[in-house]
Amino acid sequence: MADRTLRQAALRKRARLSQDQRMSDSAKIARRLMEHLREADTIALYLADENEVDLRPLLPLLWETKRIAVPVCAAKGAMCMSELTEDAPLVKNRYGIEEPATLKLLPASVFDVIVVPIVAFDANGHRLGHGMGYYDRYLVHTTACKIGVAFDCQQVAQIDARPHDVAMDLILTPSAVYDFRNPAGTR
Ligand SMILES: Nc1nc2c(c(=O)[nH]1)N(C=O)[C@@H](CNc1ccc(C(=O)N[C@@H](CCC(=O)O)C(=O)O)cc1)CN2
Ligand SMILES: Nc1ncnc2c1ncn2[C@@H]1O[C@H](COP(=O)(O)OP(=O)(O)OP(=O)(O)O)[C@@H](O)[C@H]1O
Repeated sequence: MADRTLRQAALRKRARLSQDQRMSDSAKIARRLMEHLREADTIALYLADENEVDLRPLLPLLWETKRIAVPVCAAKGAMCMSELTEDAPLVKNRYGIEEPATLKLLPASVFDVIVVPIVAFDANGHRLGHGMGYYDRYLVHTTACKIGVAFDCQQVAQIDARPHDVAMDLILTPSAVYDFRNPAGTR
């Protein structure tokens, strides 16, 4: 199926989740994610829009011991990561997503883990984002562990791999952990 069709179907399904479901599913994903952040010092998260997996409740805990950054959209398709500190003022970008108002850029090489928002994914670890290539362009510059997060309803049968796709190391959903670092696949 065409990427655009898969993307739109997944976005529609995600938008239909109730607020309660979204919160409890996000909390399940957050619990799974914490297991993979123990060794990490510097982590890229993202600030969820109203429909995405929302990992903000983790921030107070993470700030105690870790350095956190979130994406900032630059020119078309280009993205950088800016440190997010407690009480830092936020502004909305052109997509209505919050970003730190004052930039404290961190280079891609410092991240131990990058948590990647997903629009649609398949059991082989292929993912679709919003189709702008922000993450695909960014992830080529890092050796960080790349952890995609999604609700179960965002899984589709198959996404054809494109040459510029950067594979996820893990995809976490409320009900499953897909570990692509291990060739044996899922559990
Ligand atoms: N929370 C969050 N931050 C992020 C991303 C993300 O997916 N989620 N990004 C990941 O790349 C980058 C921003 N990219 C984005 C690109 C398009 C749209 C968007 O909503 N576009 C259309 C909807 C069309 C569509 O998605 O098909 C819109 O504005 O309505 C949002 C983010 C960087 N920051
Ligand atoms: N590394 C790259 N260098 C140059 N162009 C790229 C790169 N990665 C992706 N692109 C371009 O970006 C556009 C969107 O790519 P794609 O459909 O794979 O985005 P996506 O994976 O859905 O989104 P994202 O990566 O933002 O989550 C395509 O036109 C693609 O050619």
